[in-house]
Amino acid sequence: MRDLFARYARPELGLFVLGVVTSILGRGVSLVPPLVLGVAIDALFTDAGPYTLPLVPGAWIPNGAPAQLWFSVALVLGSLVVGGALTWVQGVSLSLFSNRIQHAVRVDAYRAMQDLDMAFFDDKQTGQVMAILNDDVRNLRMFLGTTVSGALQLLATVLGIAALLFYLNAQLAVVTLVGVPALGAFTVWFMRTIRPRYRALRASIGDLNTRIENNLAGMEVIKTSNAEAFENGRVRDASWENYLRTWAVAKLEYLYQPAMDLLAGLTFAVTFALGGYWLVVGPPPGFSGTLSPGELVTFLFMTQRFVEPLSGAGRIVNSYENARASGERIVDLVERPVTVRDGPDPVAPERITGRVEYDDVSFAYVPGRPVLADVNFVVEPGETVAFVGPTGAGKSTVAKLLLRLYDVDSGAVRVDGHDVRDLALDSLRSAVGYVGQDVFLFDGTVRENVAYGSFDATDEAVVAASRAAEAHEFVVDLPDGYDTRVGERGVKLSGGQRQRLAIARAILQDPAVLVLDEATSAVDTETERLIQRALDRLTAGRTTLAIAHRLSTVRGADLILVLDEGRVVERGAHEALLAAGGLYAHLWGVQAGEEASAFDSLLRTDGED
Ligand SMILES: Nc1ncnc2c1ncn2[C@@H]1O[C@H](COP(=O)(O)OP(=O)(O)OP(=O)(O)O)[C@@H](O)[C@H]1O
Repeated sequence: MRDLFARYARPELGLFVLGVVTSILGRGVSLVPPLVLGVAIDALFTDAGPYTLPLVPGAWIPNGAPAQLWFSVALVLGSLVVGGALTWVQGVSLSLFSNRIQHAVRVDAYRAMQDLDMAFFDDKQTGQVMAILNDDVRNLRMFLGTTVSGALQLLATVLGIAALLFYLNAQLAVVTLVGVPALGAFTVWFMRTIRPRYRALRASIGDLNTRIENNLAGMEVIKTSNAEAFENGRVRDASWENYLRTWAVAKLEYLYQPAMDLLAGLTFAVTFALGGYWLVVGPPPGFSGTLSPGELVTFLFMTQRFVEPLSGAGRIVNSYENARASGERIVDLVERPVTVRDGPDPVAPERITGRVEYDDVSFAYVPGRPVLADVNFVVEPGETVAFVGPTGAGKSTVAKLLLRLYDVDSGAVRVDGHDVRDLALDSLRSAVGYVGQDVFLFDGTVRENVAYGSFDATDEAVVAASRAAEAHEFVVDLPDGYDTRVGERGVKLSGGQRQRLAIARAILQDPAVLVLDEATSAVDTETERLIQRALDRLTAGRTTLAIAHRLSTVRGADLILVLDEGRVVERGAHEALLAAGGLYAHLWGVQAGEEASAFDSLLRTDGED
């Protein structure tokens, strides 16, 4: 927590100091009315003492009761105006301070989160990350904006007024201050008890967010699976858990706050009783000297100003514990070690020709459960290698290692002879294009989506790439052409259209190496033809690693690698593999059979018509 404060507050320290100083001055100014009132009672209303004010030179004080009365009124009014101005400065500077910090923390936390390894995103729930970036960052802002300055103000007020109380009447002051240790001890107990409860509360907010976020993303599945009641139940459970955690915190807060008020009130009552007795009967046992009504009024007002912030210490402690739980979560995100990152001396070649080599590569997502074992192959620049094999064989994983979404456990992946771990990440990723099965479109226009990653591309280049990807025709038919918003997740476009935008994106990026994870979903024959043409243009002259589902891609590949359970079990060209009669021949047979039977049923349907 201290680290966070030091890191983010230092650049804005000027605003913070201004806020704290004005808030303390404001407190000081607010003591003027009770002081003046006490003096006025004694000097003007009851003749119990002379008209003197602390810190005000005698020469400034006018003579005669009426003039002194107006002087008192002017002081009270003046202190109200100055107090208002100070409150304004305090509010503005602390608000600027805390909002700037919130901005800085949020941006940093997002950047740190984005740099984390893919493995983090495999495990971490989106809702938890969202909760950190929103709720936890906001908690920190509220703490820094109001609580820290509030605590300093409280300290200054309590110390200042304690001194003033001693100055006014040392004997009564001792009585008033006796309550402080009890308040302190009670507060320490409260902090210790509430801390774990706040941690649990913050975690439950993350869980609830995750559930809701997940359901929003999967709304189609929920509806088509008739799972509304089931999901209502799950959200109710997560919300109930959050309710219980909130209640566990609130229960304690609502015990603490009135107890503090009561203890503070007791201090006030005892001071009032003793002071009143002193005035009415004479000095209580153990007390000596005189006390005037004006002095008692001022003293009681000050006592109230003293105990009031003390009971407010609860809010400060509460906010501190809440912010502390949030701070822990932010630090945990920001300081998480990253393994996939630039090495100490990253290589950034001028040009990458696109020779790709896998040298004895082994990899496991989860230690002890290998997904790839001893994968070896070489693709020369411009060649295409196709990966085929049963589902879960590790085809996509091979591709992810080339893009360094994960790092190999042993062996090496090389591009143009450089280990990918030695290349600068941005060089590597701009040299390797990726067209995946699941085309993600960002909320924005078609143009922005095609130019995503090639942010400097001209409009002409975007159109040319879209033409090459066979996307231009359908884009110009959209309501606003290239300026049509494709909406979150691009739901307004068909699968075939999204694929062609992804191809256009890759053509525009113009990478030396292409990773192509072909979509398995069926499209109509016309779309299939368009996509095939677009892919032919995209892969021409580029090293291509294709996770192939189209027979045309497989047949045209320079090399076919057959993967099974993470191992390359067969390799070669189409004809040779067919002739060998192994797994490839089997897979091919199944697929060819499916196509034949689909063809058959088509013929039969035609016949019935
Ligand atoms: N992020 C991940 N964390 C843990 N295990 C994973 C992860 N991604 C994939 N796996 C596992 O690794 C294995 C290989 O997955 P991969 O996606 O590479 O297979 P694939 O051959 O591409 O399959 P498909 O043809 O079905 O896409 C599978 O057993 C899968 O469950």
